[in-house]
Amino acid sequence: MSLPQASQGFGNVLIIGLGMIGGSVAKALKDRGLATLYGYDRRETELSLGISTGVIDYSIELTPDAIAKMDIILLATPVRAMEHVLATIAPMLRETTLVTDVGSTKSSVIESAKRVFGCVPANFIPGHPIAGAEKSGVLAANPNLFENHKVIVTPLVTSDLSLLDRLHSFWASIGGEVVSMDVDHHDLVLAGSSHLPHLLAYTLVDSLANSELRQDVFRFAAGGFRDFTRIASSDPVMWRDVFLANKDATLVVLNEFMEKLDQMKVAIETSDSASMFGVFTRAKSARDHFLRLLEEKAAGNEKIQSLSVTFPLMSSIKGSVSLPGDQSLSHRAIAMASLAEGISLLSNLDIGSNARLTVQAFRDMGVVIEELGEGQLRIHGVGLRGLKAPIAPINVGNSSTTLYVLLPILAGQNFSVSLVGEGDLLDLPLNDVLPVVESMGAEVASSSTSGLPVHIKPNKREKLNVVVHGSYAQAKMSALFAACYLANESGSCSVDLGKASSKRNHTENLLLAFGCSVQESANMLTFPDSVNLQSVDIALPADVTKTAWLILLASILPGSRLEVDNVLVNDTRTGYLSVLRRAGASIETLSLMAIVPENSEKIVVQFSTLSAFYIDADEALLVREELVFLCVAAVFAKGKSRVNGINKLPFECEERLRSLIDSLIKVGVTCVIGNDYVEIEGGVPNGGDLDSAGDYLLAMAQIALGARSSAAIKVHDCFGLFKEFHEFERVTESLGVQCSLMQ
Ligand SMILES: NC(=O)c1ccc[n+]([C@@H]2O[C@H](COP(=O)([O-])OP(=O)(O)OC[C@H]3O[C@@H](n4cnc5c(N)ncnc54)[C@H](O)[C@@H]3O)[C@@H](O)[C@H]2O)c1
Ligand SMILES: O=C(O)C(=O)CC1(C(=O)O)C=CC(O)C=C1
Repeated sequence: MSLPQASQGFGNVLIIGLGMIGGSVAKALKDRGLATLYGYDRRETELSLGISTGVIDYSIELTPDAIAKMDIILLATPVRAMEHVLATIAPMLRETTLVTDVGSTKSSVIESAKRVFGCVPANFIPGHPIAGAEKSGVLAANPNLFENHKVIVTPLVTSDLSLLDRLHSFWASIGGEVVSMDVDHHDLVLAGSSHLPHLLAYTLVDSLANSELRQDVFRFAAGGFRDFTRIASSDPVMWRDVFLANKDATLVVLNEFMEKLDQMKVAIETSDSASMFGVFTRAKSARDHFLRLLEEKAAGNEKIQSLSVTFPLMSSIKGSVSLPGDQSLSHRAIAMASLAEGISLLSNLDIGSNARLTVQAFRDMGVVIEELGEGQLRIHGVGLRGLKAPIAPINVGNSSTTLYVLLPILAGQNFSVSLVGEGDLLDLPLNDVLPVVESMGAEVASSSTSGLPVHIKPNKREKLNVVVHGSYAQAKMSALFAACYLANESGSCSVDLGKASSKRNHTENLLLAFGCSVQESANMLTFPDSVNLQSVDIALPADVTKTAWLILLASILPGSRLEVDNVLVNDTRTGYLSVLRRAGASIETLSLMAIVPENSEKIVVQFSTLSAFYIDADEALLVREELVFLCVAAVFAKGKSRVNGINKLPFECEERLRSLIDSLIKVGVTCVIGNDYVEIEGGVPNGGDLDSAGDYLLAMAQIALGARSSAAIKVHDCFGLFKEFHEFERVTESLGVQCSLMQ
């Protein structure tokens, strides 16, 4: 964050109300040398303490001379005192002085300004730092209070734009992250996030303090009581003012809360363990999720964004590893267990950021999902049509798999629902999945050209067939979920695979594990007459691409001996194993485990000298994600390897491959790329700097390239790697490799 230069400082700043927040702002500015600080408070003691502790430079009276020379005036009194303060300074104020405040409520402050000035003056722009403490008074001033905290500003259309810009720099210069918000929205959001918790803490402490049990309650109170009631030590004047000023919004959230509290009371009276469990598991996960976000923020996202990785040259890979499950299987398994009858136990899931969105979506629709340990969930299924309407739109974030899982399932419920998303997902056209949802009879309304956000209104329609649109595995999966619902309505259902080039059958295998057997013949999948998913107890095999990367490393690094426990056995997903074996890799099966939903093998991989290999267009499509790893294998193989049909790959796979070829050329590997083929000559790459641009598979391929180059290869922009392969450091270290990570 760049601080304003001394010449761009804020000049004379007056704080009216030199308590904890006013003092913190003053000290933050003063410590950074950004302003001359003046203070005014109705309590003389706060002012003299402010001077003696160096929080302000001067204490002043609110006289015309003093007010006229101020560049910024900050109101930091309790909110109901602000009207009186505004009325006092109004006749003395210059139009060029920025007046702002820190009050916890905003419409009341705006109403006060209107009453004093007749309208809100252009130079009065309200604000609210979302940071604080239960302490009050200037002695509690903390100059770092606003670092990495949001500051909400609520400008009006009439606000002076250059003063608004100044207000942004003002907060940014002391560490705040400024966001603008509509006034009413501010008051409603803060009523929920700040005002209601204070009301509960005060009321709980008061009620216990007046009960007959009070002595023992306080004597035996421990962490839970302390955590919940810290904020009941906050300043009573400030909070009385907040509830008087934000009455309407507080009543809205309080009424909703009291309804929920009544439901909890009934759950306790009737020993309704399912309801209690539902609330507790949902609340725990929501809070855990929230804390993770805060921690990520504290760790500094920009740092992760710019992380670069270097693999130590010629280190061998030694040891045994059991990798977390496949991401795409994890999403599907979470969905099927939620829709099954009974309680399922799912192990070795990859509950990374994306699958967590799928978990959250089902929780939002009433499914109880317990997190038992790393990668393990116990899911209390509600049946195919047993979901409940969520109270707000479902947010699928940037997870396309979550979206493609949910769309057909929502079309099969008896309530309408909206789906919203973020990032790149907002640009995804959805033209391969919306026809499936429509063929289920649902009405789909989208505000943009067939992308998110969408609103789905289910309707019953007798329809026998679903057609898979497009070539991706996700589109096929959506059609299979749709068929589960249509089979029940129409007595049977077929899925016409159309031109689907995805031969992957992991959704069918998983459905079979949940008791739904799908028959395949002549490009058609036929579903049973009625579908009821049954709960299961299953462990997922390891993620395919992560496994493939470790097998590649062990194959190219002399001295390696790697055992991998749970390698998926499925011809439609593990073509990379056949290619590597063809090239002469030493990959032996130690044992085969017949497990649901997919079989898996324990394998051992050792270094061997690889020879050039050929991959035809069909096989290239089969190994499309691992293709970049196989191209790295080709670099370390004797002779010229060739891959055909690269122009028939899905767009992002072709793009990734082309980026890798650019990298190979950059580090001196001889290769030729045409419209539909690539040829790679075996050799030793040079060292250098490569950029993965956040693509985790490209990063993994580039890192492997640097494992046997003549000098170190540093791979930049590895944020995608750490997002998708969050166990990267743990796994490589456990196999004896200390990659160096740098900013
Ligand atoms: N405490 C928090 O965590 C927090 C966080 C964000 C915003 N706020 C807001 O900041 C403001 C100040 O809160 P605080 O926690 O610093 O309280 P505080 O009690 O520490 O400070 C308030 C100061 O205002 C002075 N004051 C009261 N009436 C006055 C008047 N008419 N003229 C001049 N001075 C007067 C008091 O003497 C006191 O020194 C409030 O509006 C509050 O809603 C508080
Ligand atoms: O951390 C605390 O003690 C606070 O009460 C801070 C808190 C909050 O509720 O989050 C209090 C009031 C505000 O207006 C903003 C922040």
